[in-house]
Amino acid sequence: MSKLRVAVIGARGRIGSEAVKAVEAADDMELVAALGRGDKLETLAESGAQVAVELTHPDSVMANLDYCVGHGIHAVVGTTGWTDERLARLRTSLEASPGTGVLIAPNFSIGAVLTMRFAQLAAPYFESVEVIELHHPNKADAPSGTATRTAQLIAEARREAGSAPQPDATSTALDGARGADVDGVPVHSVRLRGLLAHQEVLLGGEGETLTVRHDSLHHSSFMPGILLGARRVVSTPGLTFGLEHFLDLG
Ligand SMILES: NC(=O)C1=CN([C@@H]2O[C@H](COP(=O)(O)OP(=O)(O)OC[C@H]3O[C@@H](n4cnc5c(N)ncnc54)[C@H](OP(=O)(O)O)[C@@H]3O)[C@@H](O)[C@H]2O)C=CC1
Ligand SMILES: O=C(O)C1=N[C@H](C(=O)O)C[C@H](O)C1
Repeated sequence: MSKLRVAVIGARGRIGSEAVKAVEAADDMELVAALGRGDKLETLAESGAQVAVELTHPDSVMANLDYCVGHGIHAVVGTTGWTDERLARLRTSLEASPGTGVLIAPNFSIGAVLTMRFAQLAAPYFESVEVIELHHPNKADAPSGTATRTAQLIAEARREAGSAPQPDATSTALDGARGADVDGVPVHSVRLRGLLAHQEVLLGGEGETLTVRHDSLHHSSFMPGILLGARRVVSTPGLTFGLEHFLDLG
């Protein structure tokens, strides 16, 4: 059976360099291109890449995806910074390339995907929910893509359940003291040397709290998700948002 031809964009970065090793080690894949900043996107088409794994920066990802989708190259995207406007633009370009698939995964680690699922499940049963994400200080964005998505899923679950707005009687606060408001859910971002990628979802009700915590201790935690994404995206045209759609979570 022929191997899946995979390229990595952002190949010299923290997660990109790990992805290069993971693709090289996968029996069913061939690494056909590894692009860093300044390398020509034309290399992707010339290399015959079927899938590009995009792990760069929120400022770079749209141009890279425009090229991939425009050339019918499927994409597995870990880069953060997704807004409704960006997603709409991507959907429009996918309409012009109907056979092409793009997976955007706010987080490729199974534990983080499950954290989001557990938070979504628990959120309607508690009065209060807040998210704390903790990352290394070289991270480009805050809040993290995972925390943003977690908060959105929590908010959606609470809306569907008809939950009341969260109680918060704060009448004076320093700017930022209550975190960022993502869809009504406070999200707090910590940047600390020594950390990699961590998240806690704190849920509180009368007389009890529940904490769901996930820790990525090494970039290897993201690799099974990236490889699964590359295998599945080639037969999944259009936009898929979230690795959970490629997992059988029941
Ligand atoms: N979804 C997930 O599970 C995960 C997502 N991420 C996300 O992935 C992204 C990258 O994170 P991380 O690896 O830590 O960041 P790094 O800064 O370590 O790596 C990004 C790399 O991409 C390069 N780059 C930037 N623009 C381009 C471009 N146009 N073409 C080619 N290469 C480019 C950078 O080059 P230069 O250094 O010269 O700028 C750098 O080498 C972030 O958005 C992060 O949040 C990270 C981990 C897991
Ligand atoms: O920049 C990182 O490191 C990570 N970025 C993603 C995010 O913003 O959620 C995924 C993970 O948290 C690691």
